[in-house]
Amino acid sequence: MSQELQYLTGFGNEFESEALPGALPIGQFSPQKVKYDLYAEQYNTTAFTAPRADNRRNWFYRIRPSVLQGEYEAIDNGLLRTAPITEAITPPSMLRWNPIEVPQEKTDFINGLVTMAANGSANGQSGIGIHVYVANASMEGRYFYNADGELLFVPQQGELILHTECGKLAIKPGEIAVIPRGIKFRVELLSDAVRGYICENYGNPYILPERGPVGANGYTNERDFQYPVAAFEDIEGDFELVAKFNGNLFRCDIGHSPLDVVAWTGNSAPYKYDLARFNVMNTVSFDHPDPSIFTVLTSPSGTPGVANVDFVIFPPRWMVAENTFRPPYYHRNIMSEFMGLIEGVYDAKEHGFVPGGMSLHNCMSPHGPEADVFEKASNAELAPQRYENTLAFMFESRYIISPTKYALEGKARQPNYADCWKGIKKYFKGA
Ligand SMILES: O=C(O)Cc1cc(O)ccc1O
Ligand SMILES: [Fe+2]
Repeated sequence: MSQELQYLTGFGNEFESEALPGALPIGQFSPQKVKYDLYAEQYNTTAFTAPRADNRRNWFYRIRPSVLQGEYEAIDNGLLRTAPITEAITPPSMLRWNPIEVPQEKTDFINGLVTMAANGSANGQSGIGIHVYVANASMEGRYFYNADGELLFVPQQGELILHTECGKLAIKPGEIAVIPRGIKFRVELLSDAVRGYICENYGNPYILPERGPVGANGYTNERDFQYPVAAFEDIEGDFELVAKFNGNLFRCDIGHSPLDVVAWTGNSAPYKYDLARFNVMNTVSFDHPDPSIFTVLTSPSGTPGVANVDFVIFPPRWMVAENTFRPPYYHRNIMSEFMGLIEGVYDAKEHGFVPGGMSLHNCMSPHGPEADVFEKASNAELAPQRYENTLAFMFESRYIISPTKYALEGKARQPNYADCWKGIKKYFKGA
């Protein structure tokens, strides 16, 4: 059951929220004394001097400042990896995986992180890490933050509450959430077992893509993004803070909950979005538009129009294209494409790409419909058709995506993936 939480709406607004009346200073950020004897702390996720339109920061008014924590010590990274991946050679092969199983033994969100692939360099603030989370227990007495990038959560099974410094977000399959770099949080499970995908974005924070000639509305509408209201934990105990920093996990003791922010203001807060709110645009005449038309969030690289990563979805929609091969076309792409499936069936792959599964088609590696799908789609009657109960997504990046050793050699890999194209026939008979 999901909890009814309150949210602020809009994308990247200068929000403000206080859990106690008057906790937010008026007209200044850093008064000599803050109401309720709180501490003021600034948190910057862009350089001080980033242009005003890109600049992101919050001011937190908290019970204790973040410096009040113990000494860090390195802990085991488990199956978590960070770019650059050097433990395995990246092949150009088309790759596919079965879902990662939720373990039987008690596993919380941190212990249940499995890295499938990564690209760029976390240290160089470019590229992404692609992880799966599988868990069956809430984080108890421990908190987490990630200095290497912002975290895009794509739940595939089960509901979560993300308790963050800015407040709470409830998410379930069909919704996504983004936690900015460095925000401290804990993950509470509302379901016995949860699974989902995470895109750890080492690069520029996500923004909404341009609409171009589509106009002032459509695709993602700003008003559909939801931000938490301030909520604080005033608790003391033998707690632990875990940090992912420069590719490694560290822990330190902390004697209180770091989610002790009574009020905050700023534009670098976590947010959630219901993918059903995506206002889908597509052809009403002919041909299959490029999947960029379904981009929900984009992290720009330095080059205009070339993304560090795009988060793209393939949602339920009407398909009406005339005289058209309707599934995704056969394709080779400079951009590298990592896909996952939240529910249902994806139109290019009716077999083997299952909810919770994944595929990777790297830079210039060919991909497209499996043999049976080609046969069906090239002979189908082209009546308007509703694509129902389907929700695939893609992390598409300018940098070659390197799978981890676990992804290449572990049991989730489907060794015979390329067989799905083996049945493709030669029809050409010459003139
Ligand atoms: O299925 C894929 O691999 C992704 C994809 C989708 C699409 O609609 C067009 C091209 C493409 O690569
Ligand atoms: Fe593609």
